[in-house]
Amino acid sequence: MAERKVGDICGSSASTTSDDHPKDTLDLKPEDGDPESPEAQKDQDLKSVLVTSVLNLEEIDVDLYRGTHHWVPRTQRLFGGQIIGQALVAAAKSVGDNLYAHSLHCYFVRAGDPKVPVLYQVDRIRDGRSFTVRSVRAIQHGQPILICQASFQMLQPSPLQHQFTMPAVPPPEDLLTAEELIRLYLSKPDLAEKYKLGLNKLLAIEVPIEIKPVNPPVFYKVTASEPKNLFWVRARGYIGEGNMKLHCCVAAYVSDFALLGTALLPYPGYRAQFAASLDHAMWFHSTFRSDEWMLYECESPWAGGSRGLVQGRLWRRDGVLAASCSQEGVLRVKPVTRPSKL
Ligand SMILES: CCCCCC(=O)SCCNC(=O)CCNC(=O)[C@H](O)C(C)(C)COP(=O)(O)OP(=O)(O)OC[C@H]1O[C@@H](n2cnc3c(N)ncnc32)[C@H](O)[C@@H]1OP(=O)(O)O
Repeated sequence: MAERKVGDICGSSASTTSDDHPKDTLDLKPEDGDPESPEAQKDQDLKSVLVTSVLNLEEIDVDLYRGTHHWVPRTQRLFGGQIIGQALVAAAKSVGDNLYAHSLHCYFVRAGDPKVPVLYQVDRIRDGRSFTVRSVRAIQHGQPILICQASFQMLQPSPLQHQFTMPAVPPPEDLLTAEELIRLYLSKPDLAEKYKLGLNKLLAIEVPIEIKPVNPPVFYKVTASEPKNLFWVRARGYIGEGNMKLHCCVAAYVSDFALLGTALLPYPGYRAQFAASLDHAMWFHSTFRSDEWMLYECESPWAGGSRGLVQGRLWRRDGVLAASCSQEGVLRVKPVTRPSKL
């Protein structure tokens, strides 16, 4: 598959400036303009696998694309965030540079099969004066696994602007990554053998996202907590200024990671026997860089009927609210059996 520049993956480009109104720029060019330079090659080597692989769809025909997989959860169901991100890439392909993704709504209707690629069939629902809507079916074995609607809007500034205040948390520089935390636990001399296997399996997972929990979990210590969680997150590797639509696709991928688990936090006496996202909705509020640290604030306002509702807010480091998401998932649990103390 030919290596593509960041700018053309979503078919348009807009700089991800820190102000609220991205300016149209040409497709991404290596900083010094010489694609063979050591700096450009370094960027190419460090470019996020999300850009070079996961979100780099192959065009099969008009409005028909094919996506491949990079990381698959232990459930061996395709990661929901991958399917959402790839669907948004497909939707954006036929949307002009002057339009920006502002929302998407998806249903996961069948489990994704990691053994075969995913086809994305795009339906150009409407190209309005200010808003453009695309509908995408992610298809495997001739059946939809995801149905997604995405909407794009021209920039239309307004005097109506407000947002919540970003939670006050330590900066990412003061926190450890998930991998560093696992290595720290593995270094404990009194760690039971049975825990080492699980932790080493976690270390082996090549998730293309870096995560720094604000309140690091104490592995294998079961305490109930409020259904709220905070992480610093960013795509692994370099994405660069480039294309705001691409950063939205990466944020869609990131938004589904570790979100549903928020609903399980108050129930340490139970573990998920069957858990899967049923739907996912996302709203994009301002420009941001998905390859820079962003604070992911997760909470679950409700759970019941074998389902959990979880909501997330992605904050830029400067306190600007970048994106919001909501998701309901099926949560079938069973009591955790612990070895008797006797
Ligand atoms: C790491 C981050 C992960 C983040 C979350 C994700 O990405 S999850 C990935 C994205 N989301 C998805 O893949 C969900 C896609 N949608 C679906 O798969 C389907 O719509 C659905 C399973 C939710 C609902 O379909 P159905 O109504 O036909 O299925 P149903 O609910 O009856 O059964 C589904 C599975 O649950 C099991 N099941 C049924 N009742 C159960 C119960 N009381 N206790 C335990 N398990 C039960 C069944 O055996 C079956 O397992 P078997 O299926 O083994 O027979």
